[in-house]
Amino acid sequence: MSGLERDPKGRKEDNGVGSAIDFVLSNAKLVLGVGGAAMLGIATLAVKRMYDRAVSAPASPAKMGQSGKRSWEEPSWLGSSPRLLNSDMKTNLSRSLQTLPTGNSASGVCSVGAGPLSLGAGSRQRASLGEKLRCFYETRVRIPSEEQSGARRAVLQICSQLLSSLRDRLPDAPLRDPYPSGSLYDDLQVVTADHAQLMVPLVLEKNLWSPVPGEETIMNVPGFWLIRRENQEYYPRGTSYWDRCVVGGYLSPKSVLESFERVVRDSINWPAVGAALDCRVRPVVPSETIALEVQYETDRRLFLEFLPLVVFEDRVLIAKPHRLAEFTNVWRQSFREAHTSRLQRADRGDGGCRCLCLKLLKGVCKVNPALGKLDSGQLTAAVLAVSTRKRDWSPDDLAERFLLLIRELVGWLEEGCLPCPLDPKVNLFSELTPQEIDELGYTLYCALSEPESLLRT
Ligand SMILES: Nc1ncnc2c1ncn2[C@@H]1O[C@H](COP(=O)(O)OP(=O)(O)O)[C@@H](O)[C@H]1O
Repeated sequence: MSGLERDPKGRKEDNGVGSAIDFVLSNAKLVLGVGGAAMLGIATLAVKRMYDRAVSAPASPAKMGQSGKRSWEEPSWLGSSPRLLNSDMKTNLSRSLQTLPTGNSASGVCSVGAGPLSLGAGSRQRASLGEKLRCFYETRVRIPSEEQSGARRAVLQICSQLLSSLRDRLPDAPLRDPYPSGSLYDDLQVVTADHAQLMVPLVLEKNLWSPVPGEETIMNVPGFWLIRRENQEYYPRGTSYWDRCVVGGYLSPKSVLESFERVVRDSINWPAVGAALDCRVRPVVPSETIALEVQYETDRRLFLEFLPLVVFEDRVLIAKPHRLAEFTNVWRQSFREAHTSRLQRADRGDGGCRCLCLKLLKGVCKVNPALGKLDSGQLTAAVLAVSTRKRDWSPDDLAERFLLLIRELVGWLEEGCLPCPLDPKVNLFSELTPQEIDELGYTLYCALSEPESLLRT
């Protein structure tokens, strides 16, 4: 690398190669396109780590202290990347490094809202990031309470309509009372109040059904379950109402969804219902699950997802398909309620900012298309995992915790594995493709040197 070779001490100030690499990472997208840039980004982590080790050699901490830089970019968090630079990438990278400007890199300047400003000491950086995060929260993430209550009202109206239709059309179906659920009801929805779930619990006879963990099946999918029909010799097919949804000896979530779909999509006159409720309702087609789009004000609409579920002991299994088509007929274990209530309890205990951090991350992922593949289940698990290690979540530490979370997420993405806090054998990244993981890792890695970039939308 030319920057390193030119330096007689073999080491440069932080505005040298480290920033140069940040600069390459930030600009690679323009040159290589998203896919190429993601590959380059992750591959470059190895180079970056070598450089980080060089600058954090004994002489450097003092320099770092003076300049205030790198305080939120310690090298130790970077694990060893299994991905290697191929020769094309090496050429691209070294060419890019040779043509870099030598002064301050893009990472030395931040400019959200009021024009660019030079970064000072680490604490000042964090203080100003804290302010920007709060401003982003107020202006983009937080949903006004009247918008939330309007959406909840619309959900309730549609739900009560849906319930009476279900009772009419499927009078024998053993169901518990359906209930609305989701972030709209936990004050964890962000940006717009635009979706909710209607949970529909099936009642299964205890001696006729048993859950089989996904890792004990040929599919080997921890976090997913099969529901096996038992005792057919004593209780032949047809004994249970849900036998009609059995495929190959197992209760099929797909078949359960299809039987509700016929009611929800085909036998309810939604235009008439909409007219009576002064809104517009239409089933969403095509859709993997059953969903209704409800326009309840001229400029407000929401999606209502119809989600059958089964409870075994305290385990909730939902009929939300695995992303990979080959895993049909598996029920997804829902960690949502358990994870969410843990976070909320921890915040109530110490007045912490865990849920605020979660909402900020959710907001950032919702407004940045490159991060759209990170869902709230993964983000909630991330906050929970960090929360069990870090005790102090005082609101004054918001920026520090937010950065730590991004750093940890980069680490998990680099490993391709985010263990579920309640069941570590479940990898919450298992449904992402390697390319999606690379792109997410790349985007968050770039954000480490310029976190404000995530808030510029
Ligand atoms: N118990 C549950 N209640 C509601 N949604 C659940 C539940 N378990 C899993 N989900 C799924 O979690 C997804 C995320 O929903 P939600 O918590 O509302 O977060 P977000 O605001 O990010 O959408 C939903 O699409 C839903 O399918």
